[in-house]
Amino acid sequence: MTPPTPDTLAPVDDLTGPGARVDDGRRVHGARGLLGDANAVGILDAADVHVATRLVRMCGEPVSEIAEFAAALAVRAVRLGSTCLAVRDLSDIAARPEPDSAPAVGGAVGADGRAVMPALPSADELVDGLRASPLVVGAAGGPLRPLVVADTVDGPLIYLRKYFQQEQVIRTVLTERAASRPVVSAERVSGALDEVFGAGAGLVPRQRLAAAVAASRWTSVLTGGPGTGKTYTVARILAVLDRLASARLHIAVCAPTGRAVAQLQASLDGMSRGLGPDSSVTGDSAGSPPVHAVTVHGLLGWRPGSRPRYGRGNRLPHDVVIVDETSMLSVTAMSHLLEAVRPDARLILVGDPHQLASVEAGAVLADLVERHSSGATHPASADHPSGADHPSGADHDSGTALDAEILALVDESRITASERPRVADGIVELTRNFRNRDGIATVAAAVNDGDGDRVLDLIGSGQLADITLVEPDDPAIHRDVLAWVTELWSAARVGDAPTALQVLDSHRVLCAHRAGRWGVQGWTRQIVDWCGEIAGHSPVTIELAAPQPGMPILVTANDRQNRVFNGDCGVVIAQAGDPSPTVAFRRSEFSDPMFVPPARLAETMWAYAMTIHRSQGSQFDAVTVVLPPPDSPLLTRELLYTAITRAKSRVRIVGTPQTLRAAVGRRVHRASGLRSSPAGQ
Ligand SMILES: Nc1ncnc2c1ncn2[C@@H]1O[C@H](COP(=O)(O)OP(=O)(O)OP(=O)(O)O)[C@@H](O)[C@H]1O
Repeated sequence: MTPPTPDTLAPVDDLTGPGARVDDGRRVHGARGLLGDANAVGILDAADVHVATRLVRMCGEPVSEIAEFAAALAVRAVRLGSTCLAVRDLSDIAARPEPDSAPAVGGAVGADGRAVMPALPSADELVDGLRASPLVVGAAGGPLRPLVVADTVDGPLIYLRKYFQQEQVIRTVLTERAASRPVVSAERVSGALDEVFGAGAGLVPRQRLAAAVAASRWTSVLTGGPGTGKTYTVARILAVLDRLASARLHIAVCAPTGRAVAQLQASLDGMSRGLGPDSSVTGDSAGSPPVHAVTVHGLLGWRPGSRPRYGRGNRLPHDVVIVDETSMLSVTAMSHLLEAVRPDARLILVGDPHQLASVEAGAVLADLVERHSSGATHPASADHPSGADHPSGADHDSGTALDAEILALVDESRITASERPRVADGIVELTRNFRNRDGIATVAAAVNDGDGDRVLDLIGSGQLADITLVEPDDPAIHRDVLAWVTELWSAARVGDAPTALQVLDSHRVLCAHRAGRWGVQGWTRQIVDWCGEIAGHSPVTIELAAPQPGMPILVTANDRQNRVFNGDCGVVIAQAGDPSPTVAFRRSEFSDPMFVPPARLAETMWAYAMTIHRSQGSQFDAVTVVLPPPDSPLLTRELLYTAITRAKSRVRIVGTPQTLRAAVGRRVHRASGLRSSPAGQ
């Protein structure tokens, strides 16, 4: 079950609203009562109905219609990326069925032949009906209790038990880990920070603060947008921890996807060789110990369909576990990871909570960061931002001295009063951008703040040369795309892979949807047509026929053998003295090109345009972002933020002010209990 993504949605051209399409397999023939009616209007999908019906059948006892409906809503919530149904959202569900819902196939039908919205139970009826049901209290015939109602300060949450338990694990382990602190000498931490960052707060005090916080706590979180120095800081945190350790540290560095692992490894290797652009600034590399990045699944010994090898009874041996791209980690993966990390190992979660989240249920990083936005759930005060009022488990004096160092850094880093409770919980956000132009970072911040007026002012006023809003037929798109294809083709034709790869990353068309006129397919067709205007250019067809030099290639599935991963882009390159071309890839700006014969690449497509979802983890000099129509369910703040932050120097948004405002105003809504405290606490 996955939330809507470009691959699971109907083509955007088809999104003409409820009741517009014929039966598409989402309707369950013969589903009766509330389930059937809710299915007919598109509130419930076929999968929601089938799973709920099965749960009821397995219960072996009669279940009320309302309780069965609640079960289906809990299944639906997970399908859409939440871990639970927040009962207070019930009215929204009735107001907004899924937009690509099909017309009536069963259910009540109105005079116009369309399904009629059923009278839904009230929130109280739903919760009361479920609480009394065998689905929650269990049946006489067996211990199965597949649903949970949890009371929180934000109202009742209805869970499938598995997700409730996983959230409980996350909550419990994080609380246990926060109850004690590593024993460290404040003097040695200061010395190590000076050695690694130089004396004083340095160019970016928040990076030093993040390292001090990571040294002083078992769990810390490092957040920031692309190019804010997260990887740079991770390398330095490792160098600091290495200096504090009495023996060689056992370090694990992991990320949720194969591609994120490969990118992280390339960045860390580049930085440790001092090849990063920063080497001239710092004068040396971080001096961090060498590490080998792996996937979270690989680290946990977790194969599809089985339990992870490492867990509560068999902990990971590592002293330090670093997780990159944590925003892509599902609630299931996070709970397994937390159970496996030794209580006395440092865990450092790194990522950008504003980006699109995992395709599976949960947005744990955003939950952890945002639950402290109000500062309401944590007892730490602004005067004790390192959480010094927690039982430390360490010698108190060193804890206090380290707190003093952290407090000084908090001041120097201009940590705001509202951010302080987060720092107290080990969360540090990096804000200085080393890669994107200022205009892009300013608009990205306004998007994250949900400030549609400011976004439109900034873009519409023309004061930012690096970000513009244009119509789809703006001639500049045609001009820039053709210039890009021509340059790509010229370099690839003469076998100049480094130049071709540089050109490849200089521009990209990014779309929300895969199919349809506004999607990758429509734009690819358009660009392929335009290619015919380039004199002497080999003809290009939309079908992936024989690859010609200059064609950009997108890998669409992980391929460990060839060391390419879903989302990697390469370019077809001519080879001197060989009639067959090859495909060049480059992992990072610091690494050498890697070549793979096209015949060995099984799952690929043209990369003239790609989805914003797939572009996560990549950056280009310039991007053209094609916004979908305002009623597309993919049009959200997170999508817009992810798209515009893919660009280092220039963003062109194809859309209207209305669409842009709609995107800024709509957040991906993922209900989760991790943001809410249990009722009565
Ligand atoms: N304090 C610093 N001094 C000099 N250069 C820095 C500093 N911090 C970061 N950089 C440089 O900024 C660039 C971006 O840093 P880095 O790759 O660590 O960012 P990131 O947040 O991990 O980005 P992404 O999320 O895209 O991977 C790199 O070239 C890095 O070397």
